[in-house]
Amino acid sequence: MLDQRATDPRTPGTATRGETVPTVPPAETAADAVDVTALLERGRTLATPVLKAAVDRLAAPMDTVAAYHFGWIDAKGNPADGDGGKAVRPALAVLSAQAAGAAPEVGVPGAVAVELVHNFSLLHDDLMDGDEQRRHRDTVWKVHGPAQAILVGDALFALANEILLELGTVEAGRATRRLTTATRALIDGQAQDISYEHRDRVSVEECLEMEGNKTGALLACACSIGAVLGGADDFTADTLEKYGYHLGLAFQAVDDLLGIWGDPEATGKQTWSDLRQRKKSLPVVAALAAGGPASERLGELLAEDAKASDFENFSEEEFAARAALIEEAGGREWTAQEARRQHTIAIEALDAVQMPDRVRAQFVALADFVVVRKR
Ligand SMILES: CC(C)=CCC/C(C)=C/CC/C(C)=C/COP(=O)(O)OP(=O)(O)O
Repeated sequence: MLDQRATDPRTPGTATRGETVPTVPPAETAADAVDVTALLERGRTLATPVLKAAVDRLAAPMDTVAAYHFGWIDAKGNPADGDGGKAVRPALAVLSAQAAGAAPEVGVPGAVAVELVHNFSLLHDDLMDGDEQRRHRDTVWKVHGPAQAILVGDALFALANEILLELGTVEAGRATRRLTTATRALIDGQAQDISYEHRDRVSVEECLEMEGNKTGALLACACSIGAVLGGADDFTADTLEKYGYHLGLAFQAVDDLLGIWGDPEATGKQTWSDLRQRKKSLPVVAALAAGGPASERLGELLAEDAKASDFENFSEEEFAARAALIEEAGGREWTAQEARRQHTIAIEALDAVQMPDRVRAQFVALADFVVVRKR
């Protein structure tokens, strides 16, 4: 059995078979009074008008394609109130501006810029992975074709930089620098993720580095650029960036659990989405590293799968059998523990920054949400 507990301080897990995501440690639920739904809604409400104005700048048909992706219209072009995502990154950006002593509105350009980069990456990711469902509807490449998915993704990336640079301030320059660095990390992470699909073995350390790049970097950036726009010095921005990075690792660990055991009704994606992609996500690499009969059988099966010409036609039962082996080898429980461990590191990072108790409680509440979420 893979035993990282000898080298890290995480507490033994309490997740039981059948539990999708980890429970939050009681010591970290001091934010009970915070309404996370309202916090996420605030980020979305502040960011959406600016996001819509940015999308309106795109030439046709990219403006329409982007509006479909964000859920503002349906595939036929009729107005819609679709799932535009959880808006975790905008919530972090406006809260980070507050942590720096500014009004939440000051963080809005950062919130929008990060959300644009996030959505650029989703458009390209769905195309690369051949995913047909996101946010409970057909993906952009499926509805509008691969060329539009590539172009609109590229355009959103350009818009993100435009939105910040148009502010014309020193802070905006610092924020843009942080955004481009995070975007490069995101791209590195995606390259690592894709290359790992073709490898038999990936270490847990490699997987964590990849997930830190593809997910940690952008959540970290949401925090740091919100803080920078709010007037924070580099120490404060870097500290909030550390919170966001570990929050991102917790977020991705939960995403990996949902990618195998998530309920498609809640996630809005296909069943077994990560297994269908041969993803070396945390539950898989932890299970392969664990040793023992289930781990060895899983290794053999995945090696056979890598050569199978009919993999795309595998039945639900075949994916379920792989998921069961991952769980039996301990990969599910290990990943749930890792999410809790990263959640704790994120919250501890907040101690280095002076901020109003209420703002700190909101950061804690967002971290709690990240590890218990079902979508
Ligand atoms: C360059 C490139 C193609 C990079 C791709 C990187 C990539 C797809 C990383 C995954 C990040 C992630 C957890 C997305 C879901 O976020 P979420 O659950 O917050 O999504 P939501 O906005 O739909 O809620």
